Amino acid sequence: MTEVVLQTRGISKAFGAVQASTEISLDLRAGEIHALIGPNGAGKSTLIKQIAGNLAPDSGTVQFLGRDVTGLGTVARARMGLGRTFQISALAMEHTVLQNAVLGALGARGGVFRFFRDVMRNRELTEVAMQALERVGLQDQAATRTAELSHGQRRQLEVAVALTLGPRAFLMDEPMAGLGAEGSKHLTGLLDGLRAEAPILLVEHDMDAVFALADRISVLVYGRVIATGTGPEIRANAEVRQAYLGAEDAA
Ligand SMILES: Nc1ncnc2c1ncn2[C@@H]1O[C@H](COP(=O)(O)OP(=O)(O)OP(=O)(O)O)[C@@H](O)[C@H]1O
Repeated sequence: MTEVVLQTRGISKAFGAVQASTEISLDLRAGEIHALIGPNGAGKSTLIKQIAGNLAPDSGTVQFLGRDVTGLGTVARARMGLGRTFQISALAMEHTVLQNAVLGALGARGGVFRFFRDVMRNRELTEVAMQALERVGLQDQAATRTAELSHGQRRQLEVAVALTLGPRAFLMDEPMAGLGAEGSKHLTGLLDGLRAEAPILLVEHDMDAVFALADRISVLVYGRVIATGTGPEIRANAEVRQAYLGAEDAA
């Protein structure tokens, strides 16, 4: 049986009268990209936040690497190897590309440094950071100020920062947002190669990227998973077409 790396069981979350998650049970298996799609406001970000530990579910559990992590915060989950990229960039724009990657490596490992320059002199951290930059193809930009990167390069850097954890799983919230065709293609290739290293739970509105990449797709509508399956299964699903894809086709 395929190893389940990350799993939610019956997760529910309400904001006042809005039921943002209803009994959501899904799993992320070794080696896969599992995409989470659904209309605006369906509850995708809310689910990611509960898996990452930013938001506590009202009920249900999150299991990571066979352990119940529902009571753990984001830092503890990250240190276990839950890597994440964000919908809105969390990079330090005035720092260089390498400094951002080193800060990621430091965050993952902990360690006490009085001065930032001491962090940058730490051989282990800089090596981990450089390796991550090489993986995403940003090694030549290591000394560039992050603010000078293109939007697509910033997305690559976010993946590199997540890679410094040595992640066992990735959560990615709309990595393709704002990228042009060329940038999306490049990032699609990068994610395609990453899945063997750590499976990816991918929230994405770019349907071309989703159907090109995803081994499985779950469709969220009004806080409920209405279907999970392969790309062809999801395309053929009548309920999905009516609730979501049909509406996109018509648009
Ligand atoms: N902190 C909050 N307080 C109140 N309501 C919230 C909060 N966060 C989300 N919601 C509501 O929960 C529902 C799900 O929102 P969520 O952002 O998870 O959807 P989404 O699928 O990620 O949307 P999008 O595709 O637009 O990013 C929405 O109705 C939203 O207004």
